[in-house]
Amino acid sequence: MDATPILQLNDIRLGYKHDHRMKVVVDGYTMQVPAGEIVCLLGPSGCGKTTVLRAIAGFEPVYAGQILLDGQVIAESGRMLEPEHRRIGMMFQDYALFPHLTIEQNVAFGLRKQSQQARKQRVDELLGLVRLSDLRDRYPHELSGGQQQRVALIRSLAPSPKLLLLDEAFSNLDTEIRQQLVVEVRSILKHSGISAILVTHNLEEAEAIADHIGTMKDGKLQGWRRMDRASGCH
Ligand SMILES: Nc1ncnc2c1ncn2[C@@H]1O[C@H](COP(=O)(O)OP(=O)(O)OP(=O)(O)O)[C@@H](O)[C@H]1O
Repeated sequence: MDATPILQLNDIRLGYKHDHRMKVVVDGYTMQVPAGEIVCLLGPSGCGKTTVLRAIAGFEPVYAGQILLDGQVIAESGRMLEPEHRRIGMMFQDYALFPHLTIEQNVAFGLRKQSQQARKQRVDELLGLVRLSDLRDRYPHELSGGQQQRVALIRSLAPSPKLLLLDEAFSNLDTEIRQQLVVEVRSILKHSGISAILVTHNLEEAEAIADHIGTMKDGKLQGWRRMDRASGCH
């Protein structure tokens, strides 16, 4: 990985404190995400994948080492930048769309500070990207699982994050829809130049979406594989 990194994890330690005792989950963990590239963390249940993503998002503290986003330190021991100030988007397995808001309102949610016109333009563009413009006035329960996941994706992309985190984002979907959506998400991320980290236990999914696959075991990175993609496959 030799391009300029959008994200750097330098020798970080993560864990959980209970009753003043610390359970270390990840230690001496170092990785980089090159700008515009998609990295996948693959590994068995309990190896620490979600903990790493949660620390990058700002939901778990870093007990040693540093996390840098676009060259700026966003977390180190005793210091964390709030999640809402990190410009990191997130998309998780359970969609987490707001049930009482329409599709359009869900997508616009992170754009409240923008003018009405700018917001409308961005929402129109994103709905068009995933071909859901006709369903803008529906509520989440009126959409299929695959459609809901597309809405969750564009909602997380709406504020133009520097990095998108996807935690088992496709696990709830049928195989066929999952395969289609993975290809579509890769194309959207590449088209918008957004870097991403995806966590999964599914090798096929990792190979379909990632530029680099990191294999994790017991809180450690075992190694990296660069996917060889012919040009035009993006
Ligand atoms: N809030 C918590 N308190 C204590 N231990 C936790 C907590 N959350 C996770 N752990 C432990 O940390 C370890 C890593 O969990 P993590 O969820 O990061 O793994 P994972 O690789 O994402 O697993 P999965 O694929 O099942 O989601 C596990 O041993 C887990 O039991």
